[in-house]
Amino acid sequence: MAREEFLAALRALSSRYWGSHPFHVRMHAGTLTPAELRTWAANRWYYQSVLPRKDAAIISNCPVPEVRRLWLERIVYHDGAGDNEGGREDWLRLCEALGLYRAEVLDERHVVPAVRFAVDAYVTFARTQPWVMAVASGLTEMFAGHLMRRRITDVLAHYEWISPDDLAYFTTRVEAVAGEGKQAVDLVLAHCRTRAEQDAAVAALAFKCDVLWSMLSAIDAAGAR
Ligand SMILES: O=C(O)c1cc(C(=O)O)c2c(n1)C(=O)C(=O)c1cc(C(=O)O)[nH]c1-2
Repeated sequence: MAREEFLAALRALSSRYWGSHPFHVRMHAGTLTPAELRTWAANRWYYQSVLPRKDAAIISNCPVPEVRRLWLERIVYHDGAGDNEGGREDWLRLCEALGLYRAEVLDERHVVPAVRFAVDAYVTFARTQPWVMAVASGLTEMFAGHLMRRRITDVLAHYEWISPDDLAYFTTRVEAVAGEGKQAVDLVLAHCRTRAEQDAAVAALAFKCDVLWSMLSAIDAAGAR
């Protein structure tokens, strides 16, 4: 495929992205209960907590020094440069603002089996596939910026007990995600040259859309816990 056609095939997967999942639709409409929001935050914690291990798997499979150097920043972003910093910490603060104790998030007691299964599948994918396919699977980040901006606006509009400070994870993340998405798409376009590689990259992104969708379906089914 020519560059534009390949890019269009990747972007076309936005229709499979979790932005349109019924649980997100309800979140944006303001109809989730506080308990449902806690279920969401405690389960998504599992995703947040494994992202650095997924990124470390990409680094471990990648022979290109420049890519490894770039990718390292993602690990530091989530884990922070020191204790009590980084995306991981911001997510825990969101959990606390929603009424969860840090300990009950960290011990994963609220994580439902299908969320664990879906998230673990993402890490296994990054460990076992060529590094560029794992990068392609992360291209859901291309679609995330728009959704996060909407989420910040709609959550603050509908849930008056949630403050802008509580959403620091998203307000900080929304800045980073556009740059990361661009970086990742450039790598995929540069390193997937054959039709077979391009098709595999599109399939990798479809797989990741399914990971996210499955997570949210499991969270939706878990309801208020
Ligand atoms: O809030 C969201 O809707 C959303 C979506 C995604 C995504 O689409 O993968 C990520 C994030 N957030 C996010 O915060 C994040 O750090 C992140 C990392 C990755 C990835 O696959 O490496 N996706 C996402």
